[in-house]
Amino acid sequence: MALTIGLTGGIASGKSTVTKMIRELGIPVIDADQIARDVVKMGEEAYNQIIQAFGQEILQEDGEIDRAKLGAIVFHNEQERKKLNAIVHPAVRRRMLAEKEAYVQKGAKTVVLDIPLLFESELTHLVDKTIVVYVDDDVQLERLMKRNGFSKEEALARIQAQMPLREKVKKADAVIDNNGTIEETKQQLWQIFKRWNAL
Ligand SMILES: CC(C)(COP(=O)(O)OP(=O)(O)OC[C@H]1O[C@@H](n2cnc3c(N)ncnc32)[C@H](O)[C@@H]1O)[C@@H](O)C(=O)NCCC(=O)NCCS
Ligand SMILES: Nc1ncnc2c1ncn2[C@@H]1O[C@H](COP(=O)(O)OP(=O)(O)OP(=O)(O)O)[C@@H](O)[C@H]1O
Repeated sequence: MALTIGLTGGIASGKSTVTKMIRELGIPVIDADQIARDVVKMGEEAYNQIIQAFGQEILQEDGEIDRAKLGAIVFHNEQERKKLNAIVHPAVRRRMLAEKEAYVQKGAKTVVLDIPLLFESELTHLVDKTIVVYVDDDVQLERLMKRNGFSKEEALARIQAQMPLREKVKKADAVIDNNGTIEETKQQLWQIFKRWNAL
């Protein structure tokens, strides 16, 4: 039986940083954000549904979805966000499960699902264990503004579209504190994986 681990956290809390470390250990990671990008490309079913729901104005000149434009809509309006989620999430879930099954078939001992909205979308039944990558509020805001070039207002809108990180910490089987150095984060990850016999 393969061990399936759900990795989550807040926006810019360090999930991608941790998944890079996990891949370096030779453990496969399925990235929900990447799949969410793939399922809305031109020609996909969700692409057509998004145009029907949000109109042609959210397209770029090349016909692909303008993510910045769509983001500006959905991160400032919960109703619009729910509409987008209802289109994108079922497709993401299907593809994630298929990818996980393929890794299990190939004999993977551990598979990690990196799902930013693991708790918000109530997807914990898909995994055996959960890890939350945690940072303090001020560190999260600072890293998000720096990485994406967002204003404070834009960054806070995104942070507030998610369950507070502190609540996610309460729900997690294990927590990685990513306020410190990359090396300190790596040590915590190793300890958790050793404890769960995931390596
Ligand atoms: C709104 C979109 C177009 C903005 O795209 P953009 O390239 O700017 O951001 P990206 O997709 O890289 O997401 C960055 C982070 O935003 C957060 N986020 C994304 N979507 C949501 C959402 N619906 N609710 C809350 N947080 C979200 C996540 O922490 C994610 O890691 C895009 O995020 C999207 O299509 N979202 C809906 C699908 C979704 O929920 N994806 C997240 C995991 S399945
Ligand atoms: N321990 C750390 N020390 C300093 N900077 C860090 C640390 N961990 C992550 N960062 C930086 O913080 C930013 C956010 O990290 P990362 O991209 O891994 O977050 P994420 O949770 O994957 O974000 P998203 O939810 O948007 O996908 C990045 O610019 C990253 O380089």
